[in-house]
Amino acid sequence: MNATLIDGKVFAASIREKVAAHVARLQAEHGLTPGLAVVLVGEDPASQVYVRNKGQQTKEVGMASFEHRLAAETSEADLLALIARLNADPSVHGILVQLPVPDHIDEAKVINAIAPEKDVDGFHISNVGLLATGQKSMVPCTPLGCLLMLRDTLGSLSGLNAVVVGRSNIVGKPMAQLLLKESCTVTVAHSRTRDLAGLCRSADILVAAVGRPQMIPGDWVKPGATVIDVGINRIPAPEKGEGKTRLVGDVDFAGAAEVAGAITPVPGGVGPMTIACLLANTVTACCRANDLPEPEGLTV
Ligand SMILES: NC(=O)C1=CN([C@@H]2O[C@H](COP(=O)(O)OP(=O)(O)OC[C@H]3O[C@@H](n4cnc5c(N)ncnc54)[C@H](OP(=O)(O)O)[C@@H]3O)[C@@H](O)[C@H]2O)C=CC1
Ligand SMILES: Nc1nc(=O)c2c([nH]1)NC[C@@H]1CN(c3ccc(C(=O)N[C@@H](CCC(=O)O)C(=O)O)cc3)C=[N+]21
Repeated sequence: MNATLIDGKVFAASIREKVAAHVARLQAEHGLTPGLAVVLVGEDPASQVYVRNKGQQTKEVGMASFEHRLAAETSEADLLALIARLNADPSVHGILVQLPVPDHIDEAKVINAIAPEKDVDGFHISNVGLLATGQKSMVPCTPLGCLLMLRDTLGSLSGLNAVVVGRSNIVGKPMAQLLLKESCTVTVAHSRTRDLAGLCRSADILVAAVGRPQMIPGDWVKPGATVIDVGINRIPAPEKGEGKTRLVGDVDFAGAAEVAGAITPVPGGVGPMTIACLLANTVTACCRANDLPEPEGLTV
């Protein structure tokens, strides 16, 4: 392996330390405890793991964690009523509804029912519009985590060619907005893109957010490029025993690490940063709600 490993676990721990310090100060000086409400509808096992990790880490940094686990058959009206209660609750500074929600619930309606200042995912149309026009907003956690790692690795991103593979509202599109804001020349690729290989080979920064295990081989990576692998894919791992699985990204890590200048692993890359940025956004939301100075270096 030639590339530098971008260690998301270590970076995320340093963010959590800063968050914890700010939380302690809010508590000591203002008697405030930032609170995060996480809503999970249904019983998707992967989602349950994330919700558990989020709840645990929220408490570890001294914030209040409110978990709402609703049955898969919960009606849209009941979910909207819960969101209205959380919007009105002054002890809740951040609200996250785990996606996807079951098919009978309109996802856009649910996201846009969250008070924008409590929308720590940054998915509300107000936050999307604010980010797109370069105004202060809540920044989506996964792209924020990716950007913090890119800045740490590269310093200035100005003028670099960035290719984002994937155009989802939760990763690809906001990632492209953040890179554009950093003055990268940004191309967003998707399932209809022609010559994806050639396009990827032009990237100084390659962000993969597709959801296809190891689809980007090493020979699509420009020598020296910085590769950010957002993908979280569970694949069979018979070498670990019958029925066992392991996590891999959207990039063939071993191949890409021979060519890239720096690369994030899966697990231990973007995932831990996403949760750390969620905590950071919650503290930021609490500060904004109380007209207090925000922690420095934890948003863009
Ligand atoms: N680490 C973390 O914190 C997080 C990780 N993830 C992971 O990131 C990955 C992407 O998530 P998400 O953005 O929600 O996924 P979506 O399924 O919403 O979007 C996937 C995107 O990839 C594109 N795509 C699909 N197949 C191809 C292909 N063959 N070639 C090029 N592009 C393709 C799709 O194109 P089209 O639009 O044309 O269909 C789409 O834009 C998943 O593995 C997910 O688990 C997600 C969120 C957070
Ligand atoms: N409203 C909403 N906001 C989200 O941010 C959101 C969501 N819904 N739905 C699902 C995706 C996925 N996601 C991850 C977060 C952390 C890890 C993570 O911590 N991963 C660890 C490994 C965890 C494990 O071992 O299973 C790692 O990559 O090292 C992964 C994935 C957030 N998402």
